Amino acid sequence: MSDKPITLSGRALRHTYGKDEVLHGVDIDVQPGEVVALMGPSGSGKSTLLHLLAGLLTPSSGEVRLRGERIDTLSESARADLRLRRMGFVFQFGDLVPELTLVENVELPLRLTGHRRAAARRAAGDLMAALGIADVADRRLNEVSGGQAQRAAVARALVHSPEIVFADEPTGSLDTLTGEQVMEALVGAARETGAAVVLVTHEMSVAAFADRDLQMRDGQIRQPATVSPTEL
Ligand SMILES: Nc1ncnc2c1ncn2[C@@H]1O[C@H](COP(=O)(O)OP(=O)(O)OP(=O)(O)O)[C@@H](O)[C@H]1O
Repeated sequence: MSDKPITLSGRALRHTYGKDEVLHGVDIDVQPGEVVALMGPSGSGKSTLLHLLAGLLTPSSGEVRLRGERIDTLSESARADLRLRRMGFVFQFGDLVPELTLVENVELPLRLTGHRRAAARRAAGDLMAALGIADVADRRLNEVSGGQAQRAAVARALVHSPEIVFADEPTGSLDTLTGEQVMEALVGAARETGAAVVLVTHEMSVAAFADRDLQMRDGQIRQPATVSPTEL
């Protein structure tokens, strides 16, 4: 058994919007370097769970721990700082800053945490080369393809070697082949840096890149079906 602490854990997580409880006590553990896919029907609570685990939302009850430390009880500014330094994010439409070039977008997490321009530029350039987008590093969002933009979003999520990356439908805006290339980039770069990944997806071809998939339904994680010994 690994003696490394669990990267992320959620315990008995509940979440309520107004009067409606949409998560009804979810437990989840993510091991170091593990890639976990959250699947399930629309409205089952996948994005809400992802936002709770990333500290973007506060649970109504339950606990979220990053490497054993409670994060759901931290102040908003402490959680924002933790997201900047220890987490990475990839969303469906990348969320790149259109006024900046791709390489300026990718180096942003390093620049915002005080790294010098030259070192940040070098790290961003190396990662973009590994992801096959070095040739478009100086272009802006409106001058690149959706797949190139999304690979830049992957590079930005990993450039500061976070412990965990959260990806909400990271391939949702792409065709199947391009989506698979983006997933290869995401999982490959995460394996390289040792980051764990939690991703939300509707697509089996995307979930196939994960080490494990969890099926959500009606605000809960469905337990995997077990086969009783008499059925074997
Ligand atoms: N800001 C909000 N205010 C009120 N209700 C919300 C809000 N966000 C989500 N919900 C509701 O919470 C439930 C879970 O939504 P959530 O977005 O987590 O599901 P999901 O599984 O990610 O869905 P999808 O696959 O469609 O993105 C849904 O019933 C949704 O309508």
